[in-house]
Amino acid sequence: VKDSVSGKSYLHGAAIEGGTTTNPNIVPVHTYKANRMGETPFILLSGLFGFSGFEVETGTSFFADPAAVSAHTNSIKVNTYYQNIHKRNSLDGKGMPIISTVHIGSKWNNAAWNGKQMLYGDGDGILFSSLAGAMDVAGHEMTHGVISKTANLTYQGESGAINESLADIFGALSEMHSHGLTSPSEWEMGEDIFTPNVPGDGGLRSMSNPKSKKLSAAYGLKDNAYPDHYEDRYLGELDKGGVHINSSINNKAAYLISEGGEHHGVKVTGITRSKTEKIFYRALTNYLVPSSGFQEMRAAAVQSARDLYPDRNGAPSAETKAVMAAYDAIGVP
Ligand SMILES: CC(C)[C@H](Cc1cn(Cc2ccc(C(=O)O)cc2)nn1)C(=O)N[C@@H](CCCCN)C(=O)O
Ligand SMILES: [Zn+2]
Repeated sequence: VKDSVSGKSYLHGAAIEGGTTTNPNIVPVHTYKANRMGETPFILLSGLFGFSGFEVETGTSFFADPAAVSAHTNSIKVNTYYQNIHKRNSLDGKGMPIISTVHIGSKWNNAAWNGKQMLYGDGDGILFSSLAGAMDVAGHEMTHGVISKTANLTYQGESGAINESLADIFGALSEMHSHGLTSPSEWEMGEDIFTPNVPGDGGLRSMSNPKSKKLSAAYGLKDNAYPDHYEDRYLGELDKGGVHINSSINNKAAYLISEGGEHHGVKVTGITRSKTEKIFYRALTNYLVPSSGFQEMRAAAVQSARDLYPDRNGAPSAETKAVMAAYDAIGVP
């Protein structure tokens, strides 16, 4: 099957081989559900011995549906990232089934986590191509699942912005891990599927330079730029109190911690992606709680850095210093 989004071709086995896990007793079940009305879905249990259990439930052939192959393949890649890098077994840490449904709505320019599974729209072909085609989108939605099983950050206001930011952070970092790149465009959300006919305009949101993106019509503040400093945070009611708007402030901090840079007069020396992802994963799973906002995010990241990269003779490590400087730089002292 030729995947219309990535352009890659998959043989029957390809969409399943990715399901084998490094640890054979970790057996998440990836289920594919066609969202076509009226079709009589059948279950094809293709969990051959040695493969992790795959159930594909579809009214049409799974492998003749590029969106299904993409959603499946991207969920495997993100699940493998959580297993290999963070030793996490599926979204709940206990091997829960990972379910994606594609073709949601009609030309829906969005993707979402509905509290139980990932949902992908096909896009209208102008604003988005199939959203199942982007690994950072799968990573974003699956991280909402991880968050719901850990800090369970309340989805509004500041805690909602931290929820959204962590979804972008692990969406971007899981994609970069898979691509082996840290180019600035990889620090954007949805660059592979946003405006498919406009090359080089990156993604919907930028973590490296949030201000470079105009808030989309989706969040009701057309033409405003995404903020990159706490003083510029959105304080209104739209977007559940700016969860997608203010996430870019914390996204900028994560980018600075990893890649370094100078922001609002504060210099940050980057500590690389692999240390950054460990700090944020520890903060998410050990310190953050449903009500955590920006101040608590800073404290959790600083403490996680101290845990992982201890002070030396009373002085903070370079890793801890980078976290402190990055939060100073975005105006969260
Ligand atoms: C993951 C990411 C690619 C996706 C981006 C996204 C897409 N849209 C719809 C959208 C985007 C841009 C425009 C425009 O005219 O410019 C119009 C609509 N809004 N946000 C996104 O962020 N989706 C939300 C969906 C939330 C649904 C309600 N909880 C999320 O998962 O947090
Ligand atoms: Zn989200």
